[in-house]
Amino acid sequence: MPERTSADAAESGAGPTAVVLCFVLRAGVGGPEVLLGVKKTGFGRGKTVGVGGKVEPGESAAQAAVRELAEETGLVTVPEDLERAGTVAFRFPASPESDMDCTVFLARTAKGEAAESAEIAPVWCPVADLPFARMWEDSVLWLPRLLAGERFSATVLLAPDNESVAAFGTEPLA
Ligand SMILES: Nc1[nH]c(=O)nc2c1ncn2[C@H]1C[C@H](O)[C@@H](COP(=O)(O)OP(=O)(O)OP(=O)(O)O)O1
Repeated sequence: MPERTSADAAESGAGPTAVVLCFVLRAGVGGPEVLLGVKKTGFGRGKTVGVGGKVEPGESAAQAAVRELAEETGLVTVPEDLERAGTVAFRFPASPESDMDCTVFLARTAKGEAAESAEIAPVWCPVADLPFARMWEDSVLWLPRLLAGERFSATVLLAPDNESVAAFGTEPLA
């Protein structure tokens, strides 16, 4: 039997797509910085987003985070260096095929220089001054808290415009 991917599952209505986000941290001159990127293609195009994407069949979430970070920015890390900071369930009632279950990782060590790829133009941002006006509207609700050390499983319920937040909640990280 052919292997079903998470994308297949979402498209057939079988459930959310498994995705990851990987936030690399570094010490900047004025304080800690986090690597974000301007998304050039696909879902969320034009927004400033975290680095990440879909978990492929046979991969762990941490392996997907390592792979996406390398593919999108050229930075190299290993699963052992990633901290699983939380999960975010993105729910799009107006387009359920877009539902995603996202595992969020933090990386405090990564080798190389972040470089632009076909998908992302990387940008180091001060953790204390993130560009929320250019990000997904929900990110202000969960990203600063995860970067500050809170650990939780969040659920974001998007409004019918697939952009604004209809509801947000957290529970202890499973
Ligand atoms: N409401 C939301 N807020 C947020 O901050 N990030 C979100 C979000 N909804 C989705 N994401 C992130 C999670 C995931 O890393 C990314 C979408 O996954 P992908 O990069 O795999 O999408 P693409 O359509 O570009 O995929 P490909 O077809 O593989 O290129 O968007």
